[in-house]
Amino acid sequence: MTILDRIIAQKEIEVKDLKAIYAFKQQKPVKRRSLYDSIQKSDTMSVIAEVKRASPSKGEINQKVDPVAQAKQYEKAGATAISVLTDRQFFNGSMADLSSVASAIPELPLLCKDFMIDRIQIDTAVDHGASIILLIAAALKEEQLRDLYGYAKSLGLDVLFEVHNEKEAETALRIGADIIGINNRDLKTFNVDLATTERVAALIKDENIAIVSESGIRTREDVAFAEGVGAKAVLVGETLMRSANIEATMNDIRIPLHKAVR
Ligand SMILES: O=P(O)(O)OC[C@@H](O)[C@@H](O)c1c[nH]c2ccccc12
Repeated sequence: MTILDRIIAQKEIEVKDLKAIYAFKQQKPVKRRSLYDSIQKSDTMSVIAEVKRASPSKGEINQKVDPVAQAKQYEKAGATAISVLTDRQFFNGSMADLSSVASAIPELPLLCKDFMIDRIQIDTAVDHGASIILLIAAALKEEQLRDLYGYAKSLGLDVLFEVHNEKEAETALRIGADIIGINNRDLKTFNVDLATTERVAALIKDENIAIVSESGIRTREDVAFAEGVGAKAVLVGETLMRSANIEATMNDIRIPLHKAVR
């Protein structure tokens, strides 16, 4: 059983519980800035800055972090969007973290970073202030991905559609995803390789699709590499969570875009 299998098994239990206890509140309209527009209009690398206390691959990263203080620093340093890990079991996050960040930061696009397998989790994310959800191609069948994608879009959400290989990228293209995240980390082995972005981005030729390079971004060189192969945005967690100077780290990441020929 891979770690992804274990996480999805846990999500099935959580969804069952949610269905029993979750009192659906009135759906709030999503009124944050659009992630898609922000990425597509920017002349510099867009940064989705992540609040992540711990992870199955790294263990403890920054256990004592105050998510609101961290997110405010991200905003001040020029983040395009904030991502909050909400999974409790494997990442030590919570929906409460998402809510408090949502109240403190009213405008930036806000990603509920979790493993979505059911519409009720999307409702919960919206209730807690998210404007973006993640769909992980490796976790679901194409019909489920299509259903959840359509549902999220119907609520006015942005969807970060995460892929790790060519086959998953083809699924993303068939579904019509406009923001494709290429995860450099294999969620089954934890292996990280930035060349994943290069390989998979080569298949995504449409300039109207925003490509996000995810995971393992540490240095300005890493960002330059991702930019050179077509990424207009990066999703960065650990490097920012460990940074002693978030403003300097963000300035390193926010490089100009060159309109790479792909
Ligand atoms: O901390 P990193 O290596 O900068 O990675 C951030 C982000 O890409 C990573 O947290 C992530 C990408 N896809 C995911 C899916 C689930 C949980 C976590 C993730």
